[in-house]
Amino acid sequence: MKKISLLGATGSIGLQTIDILLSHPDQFKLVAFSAGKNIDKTKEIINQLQPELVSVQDEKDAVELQKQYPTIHFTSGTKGLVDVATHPDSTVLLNAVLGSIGLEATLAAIRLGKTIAIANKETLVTAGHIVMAEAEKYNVPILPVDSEHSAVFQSMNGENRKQVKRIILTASGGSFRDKTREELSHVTVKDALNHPNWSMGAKITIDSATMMNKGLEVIEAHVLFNMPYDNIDVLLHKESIIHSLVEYDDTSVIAQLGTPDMRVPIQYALSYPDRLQVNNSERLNLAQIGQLHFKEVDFDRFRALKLAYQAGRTGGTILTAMNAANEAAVSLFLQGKIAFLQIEDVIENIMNAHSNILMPDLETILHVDSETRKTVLSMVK
Ligand SMILES: NC(=O)C1=CN([C@@H]2O[C@H](COP(=O)(O)OP(=O)(O)OC[C@H]3O[C@@H](n4cnc5c(N)ncnc54)[C@H](OP(=O)(O)O)[C@@H]3O)[C@@H](O)[C@H]2O)C=CC1
Ligand SMILES: CC(=O)[C@@H](O)[C@H](O)COP(=O)(O)O
Ligand SMILES: [Mn+2]
Repeated sequence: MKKISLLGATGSIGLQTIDILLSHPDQFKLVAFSAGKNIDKTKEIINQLQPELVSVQDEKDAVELQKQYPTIHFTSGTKGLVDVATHPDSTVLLNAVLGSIGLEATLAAIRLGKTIAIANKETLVTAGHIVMAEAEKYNVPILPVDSEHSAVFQSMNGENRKQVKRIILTASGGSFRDKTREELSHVTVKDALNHPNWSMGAKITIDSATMMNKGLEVIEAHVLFNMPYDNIDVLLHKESIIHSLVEYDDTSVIAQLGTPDMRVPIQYALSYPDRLQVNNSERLNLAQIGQLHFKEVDFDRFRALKLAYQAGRTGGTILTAMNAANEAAVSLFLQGKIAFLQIEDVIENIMNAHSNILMPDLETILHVDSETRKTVLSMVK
């Protein structure tokens, strides 16, 4: 029985994780979880899985919940994320919280030797060098949940990683993949939230539409698999059936395929190295699909992806600045305060003005993160 701490339980990845835990009560036990502001879902999860510890974003919600559930321990805020991640009974942390707020909790869990299943890509983008160094020091596996990275990980199983020539990340192209840049100036939040293949949280759906999601994933792949940026490619593949590919020295290419269902990579990170049944997941029928499509990426059309490669190749605090600028800009777009194309403008302006520091420590990263968010807010006022 694996005992799980789960960050971001009320989100898209979080709820799919709950579904997995409910379908395999003999394999997994949820001991602690965090939620943000969705208290109805929080109560539902408590009733379904009876954890020992729950964290919510606001202290007042924790106080209220404590009165209703006296046998469960409630906590809140960023300290609450750390409390969940470090619960003494859990051996695995599944981090599915949104944004770089997940960083300190991840580091705390690593330092206690817990296995990390990571969906929270912003943590790896903002401080990948620290996370991976700590994981090595404490001999902790970092298992990818992101579909592309799970595909890469699966395509490397049993292979000699020194013989990997290239990682090829597939990209759907997002909600606006068939639009020109001119057409992008008129798009709405509602249009942007309409991803062609995946049902996901709002922020990642917007990231997918700007292709910053793929940019974050390029950096995530560099961090997780220690691969130079020149050996990480992005390939447009509109069906999201091939989740990513790995090319080897002998020209062989190994890929992982499947219908787009995030429960598959989430569960694999939890059950690894075993594979379990995924309830009601559609089996892949290539004959029925008939054709798969591939296209080269146009970096002028998808400017955010170009900026992410640039930040990745530079390294240092520019990664934190880029990520925080993106998080802040996407939030402003979702609130209707900036236009879609301004997301890229904000990121580019922040990157151009940034004084870079290489190999930053945690304190520097947290400082750059919060200062960047303030700067972005001041830019739109
Ligand atoms: N969705 C997907 O299919 C995929 C997602 N990912 C990555 O996984 C992560 C989660 O994505 P997704 O599930 O879509 O996101 P959602 O927005 O659906 O969920 C985010 C979760 O984080 C919680 N949360 C948000 N802000 C805070 C905060 N300040 N303090 C505490 N909790 C907070 C939310 O709580 P509440 O809702 O209660 O307010 C919710 O539980 C992201 O890093 C994303 O890039 C990666 C691959 C695929
Ligand atoms: C499901 C998942 O892993 C997302 O990150 C997905 O990859 C988004 O799709 P695109 O970024 O390719 O549009
Ligand atoms: Mn992905």
